[in-house]
Order: sequence, then C-alpha cells, then structure tokens
Amino acid sequence: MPVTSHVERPDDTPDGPALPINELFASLQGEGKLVGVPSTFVRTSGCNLRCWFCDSYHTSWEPTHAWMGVDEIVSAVTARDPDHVVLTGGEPLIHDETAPLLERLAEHGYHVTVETNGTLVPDAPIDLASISPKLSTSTPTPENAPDGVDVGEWEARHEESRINLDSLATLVERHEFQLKFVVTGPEDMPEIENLVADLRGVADAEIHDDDVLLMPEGQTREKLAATRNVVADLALEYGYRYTPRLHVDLWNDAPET
Ligand SMILES: C[S@@+](CC[C@H](N)C(=O)[O-])C[C@H]1O[C@@H](n2cnc3c(N)ncnc32)[C@H](O)[C@@H]1O
Ligand SMILES: Nc1nc2[nH]cc(C(=O)O)c2c(=O)[nH]1
Ligand code: SF4
Ligand SMILES: [Mg+2]
Repeated sequence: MPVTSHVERPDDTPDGPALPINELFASLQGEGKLVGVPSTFVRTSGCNLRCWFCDSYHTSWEPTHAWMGVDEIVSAVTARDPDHVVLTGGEPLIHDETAPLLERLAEHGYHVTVETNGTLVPDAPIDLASISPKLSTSTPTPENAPDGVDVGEWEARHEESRINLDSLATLVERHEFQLKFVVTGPEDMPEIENLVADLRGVADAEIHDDDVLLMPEGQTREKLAATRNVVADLALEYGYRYTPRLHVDLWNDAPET
C-alpha cells in the first residue's frame, strides 16, 4: 500500500512535462455551478489527502495511471472538441506539470474547471476553481477506512493538512470559484459556517452564500438516496446552494462517467 502522496515518474516516460493520468473521458459535469454541461474530464493520479470516502480510490489510496505527455493529453482533449474541460484527480495541483497543461488548454480557448481540495495554489490560468475543502468528517480512521486499507500515518497527516486558509484565500482572490463541501450530515454545518466566516475574514474577495455549495456524500445511488434529502434540507435552512451528483444519479459509480 503506497504511503506517500508522491507518484514516481518512471524513466521511460515521454520527454518534456508529463502527468500520471488515471482516466480521460467525456461526460456531463455532474457537480456544482456547471452541472449538466458536456465536458472532457482529465483525471490525474496521486493525492496529498486521504478522505475515507474518496470516490476516486485509484487516484488516492491506490494510485493507478499511465504517464502521458502534456502534448498527448492536449491532443486527446482536442480530439473530443469540447467547450469545457475539467481537470481533476486525485489532487491535480500536487503536480507541477498541471501548470503547463493549464496554459496549453487556455491557449485553445477551453473553459477549464479545476477540481481541487484547496490546499495548494498553482500559478496557472483557471476559469473556475472548484474548491472542495475537506471537513473533519473526511478524516480516515481504522473504523471508517476503505476495505483492506491500513490508515497508518494518514489519519494524522490528513487531519493536519486538510485545511490551508492561506491557499483557500489566494484561490478565491485569483479565480472565479465555488466552495463545494461534501456533507455527511447536520454535524458538518458548524464547521462549514466557521470556515466560510474565517475565509470571509482573510480573503480580499466577496464570498456570496450561493458560492457555497452543499453536496451530499455518497459514491453510489444507494448511499446518495440516504443523504441527499438531509443535505437539501440543510441548504434550505442555511441559505447555501445544493448541488446534486448528477453523474451518480445517471451512471452510479461506473468508471469514466
Ligand atoms: C475525487 S475529488 C478530486 C479533486 C480534489 N482532490 C477534491 O477533493 O476536491 C472530486 C470531487 O469529488 C468529491 N467527492 C469525493 N468523494 C466523494 C463522496 N464519497 N461523496 C461526495 N463527493 C465526493 C470531492 O469532494 C471533490 O469535490
Ligand atoms: N460527471 C462527473 N462530474 C464530475 N464533477 C467533478 C468530478 C470529479 O471527480 O472531480 C466529476 C466526475 O467524476 N464525473
Ligand atoms: S482530496 Fe479529493 S482525491 Fe484526495 S482523497 Fe479526498 S476526495 Fe479523494
Ligand atoms: Mg468524481
């Protein structure tokens, strides 16, 4: 079981910038302000956190990928001719090579959303920073760990690195953004309220209530059936926005969706 966030680059990868790619596919944006928009998804492998509920297990707990040169990734995107591109992971911003990829995608004129946990800041163009800060209920423990996983050092490591207020402030100052919280239940709300207040205190940017999105936790239709109405009621109660997980409604937990 890998215990680092680092994904080693083997010697036989292409010359120039390259990234470990878990999957690259066309789908509808399933989450957030652009839900329903046809998009090409580029999913990098490797993450600096280990949410117990991570719906991309093969980019975090057990990273799986092929190395692709930035040129090759751009060609695979242009072949699909999208208007919207979503760069996600894993955590795409742990890789320095996401910056040249984002530059290239911007040159092509695509609208690019970056899905990030908000702990890192790139120096690169982003049209929508889709920031999903991780709450204390995301922290892995021996009790909630995915089957067969030894949480080991990750309980402490995740807990100490999951929130970086400076990074969050810089991201919301530099980019159009959404704050998309994975909500497991009402006990998450005080933490969300405190984090939004802290961020409003330090960031030189307006954070409107409808920039704050509550997303039900659940990798499967069955799990979402149990959380979505609870979370919808919380959005109504607190005045934040609700986001569905459209792709889970449509395709459950199938890969490349
Ligand atoms: C796999 S993450 C990759 C991007 C980045 N690492 C992050 O966490 O934002 C993509 C999105 O899925 C969300 N997510 C992951 N597992 C989830 C689950 N079990 N239920 C709901 N959302 C989940 C994350 O919060 C994030 O918004
Ligand atoms: N359809 C679809 N929409 C998504 N929006 C964010 C996703 C992600 O994994 O980052 C995602 C995903 O995995 N699939
Ligand atoms: S930060 Fe994102 S990719 Fe990393 S473990 Fe959490 S949900 Fe998965
Ligand atoms: Mg996903």
